Amino acid sequence: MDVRYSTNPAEARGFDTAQLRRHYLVEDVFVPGELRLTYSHEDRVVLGGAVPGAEPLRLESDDTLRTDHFCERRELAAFCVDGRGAVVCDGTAYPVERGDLAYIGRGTREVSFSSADPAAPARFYLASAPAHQDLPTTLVHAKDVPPVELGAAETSNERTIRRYIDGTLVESCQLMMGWTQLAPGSVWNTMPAHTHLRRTECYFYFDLDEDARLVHLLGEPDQTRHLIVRNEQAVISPSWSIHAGAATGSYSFIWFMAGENYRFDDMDHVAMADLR
Ligand SMILES: O=C[C@H](O)[C@@H](O)CC(=O)C(=O)O
Ligand SMILES: [Zn+2]
Repeated sequence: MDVRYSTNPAEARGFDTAQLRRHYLVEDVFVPGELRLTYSHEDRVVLGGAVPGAEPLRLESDDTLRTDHFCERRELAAFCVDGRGAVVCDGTAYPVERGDLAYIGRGTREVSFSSADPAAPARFYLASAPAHQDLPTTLVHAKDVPPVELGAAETSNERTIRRYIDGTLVESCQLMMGWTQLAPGSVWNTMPAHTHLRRTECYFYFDLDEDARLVHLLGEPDQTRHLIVRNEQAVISPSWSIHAGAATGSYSFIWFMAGENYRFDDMDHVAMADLR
């Protein structure tokens, strides 16, 4: 597991481009035939990707967790970004295709991921946080998640947000997770920006053209920095950081949060006049 320590906002002010990327950007989320994870000390969230080929990929614990199995003390969500496959939890297979999410409760002993067609592998984005109770594993299909329309074409931020995990369709301990899709021609997400000192949030950007780039804004509201992000990369936002972006083409992203409270709407909005 790639381990990222927590950072202090005072320290982050002095980071150069390479340091910003090393602390906050996850560049290789999807590697064919591999399951890759990044462990952040920010609220101890784990994110990553699984791209199974002909053989299923097993989720293992390691010395970073030092538990007997990955979900011994944590909950996990697997979002199928592309392809078709299955999430297998303690012998039960949950078939998934693009837009489906499997919530895997604490206490699940064996988790593996497989592709229906190794020539067109499934791509699973993974998100996890420590959990205080066992909860049932649940499959959520995109069509069952109510869309919420945000923004407008005039402000280049027209987008649809689907909250897969927020206590409505799925009960979870800490994890809140969803999919935001930008409308054609819209490029801005999450602007006006916000922070939420109660929770860490991670964004995973996808559906971006290979040549397109996204400028992700992070940092304290009056000390913003940026990361140049390409398709299928993730950004870790400490609680004190804004998280917003604009791209040179259309895209979508998966967001997930974990931390002190379980209130999606708990955001400290930043006035445009206060951004620096
Ligand atoms: O705290 C909530 C998160 O930042 C996201 O839900 C924001 C988002 O998807 C968007 O504005 O498009
Ligand atoms: Zn947020």
